[in-house]
Amino acid sequence: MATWGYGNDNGPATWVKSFPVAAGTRQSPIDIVPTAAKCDTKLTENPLTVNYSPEPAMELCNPGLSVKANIKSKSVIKGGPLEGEYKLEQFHLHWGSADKQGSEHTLNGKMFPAELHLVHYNATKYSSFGEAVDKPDGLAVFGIFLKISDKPHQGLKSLTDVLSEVQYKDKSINIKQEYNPVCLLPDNINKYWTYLGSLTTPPLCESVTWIVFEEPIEVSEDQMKAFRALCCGECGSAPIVDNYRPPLPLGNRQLRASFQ
Ligand SMILES: NS(=O)(=O)c1c2ccccc2cc2ccccc12
Ligand SMILES: [Zn+2]
Repeated sequence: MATWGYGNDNGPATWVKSFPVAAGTRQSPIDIVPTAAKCDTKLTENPLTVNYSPEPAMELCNPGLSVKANIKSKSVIKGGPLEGEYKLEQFHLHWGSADKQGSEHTLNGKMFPAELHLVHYNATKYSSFGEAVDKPDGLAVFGIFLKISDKPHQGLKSLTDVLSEVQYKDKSINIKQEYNPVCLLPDNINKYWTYLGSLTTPPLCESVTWIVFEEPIEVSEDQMKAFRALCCGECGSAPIVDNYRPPLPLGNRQLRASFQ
């Protein structure tokens, strides 16, 4: 397959041709059914802790199928379902062409307009992201749902205000003001679901401990419009929208909850 994407001829249903693991037993995303989750007190005995640092000149880029911020500073997480310390590598988003769709994980079958992913790698066990990316305990990704409100999200505003400067594929800029990604997290990070899954894009490595927060962050319609104005290629190319993989079966996996 030339290049994978989200269109009819190269979308999620076709990925298995080049990436057989797409038919694997620990694929992501999944539909989160809270009543099917097992509340695990071990998750709260060792609370999830986030120690993010300000990023001096954060690089924001358009790789063509999402918008991505690359992190250089030492921002780490540990605890909860994680053994060891995981270092923030990048964050990116998935969004819809309309508010009724866009997230990858769903909640009781409901899609949110968008989903933010903060990608971390196991820096205790592996010396780089590249080494960790295909290991069963290599990665941890925060999944944060976005919902529409009449107020813009201040933390995301530093990014949505400059998305026009990375409108086309392979464009990148540095955010002038220092930026601490902690501003992207919901207020309550003690309520989350966690399960063993995969990257949601090729190569779909089954290497991710997913941590999906119950509390969404709130963004404005104008901020959603800014994401939908990003282009897949150069001037005149199609907008980046509906860059989400639909949910896969949970199968024999246990979905755990950090709360009742
Ligand atoms: N959607 S995703 O978080 O699975 C994901 C990654 C996950 C782990 C490691 C690297 C990843 C790179 C991605 C690049 C673009 C979109 C999703 C990506
Ligand atoms: Zn993602």
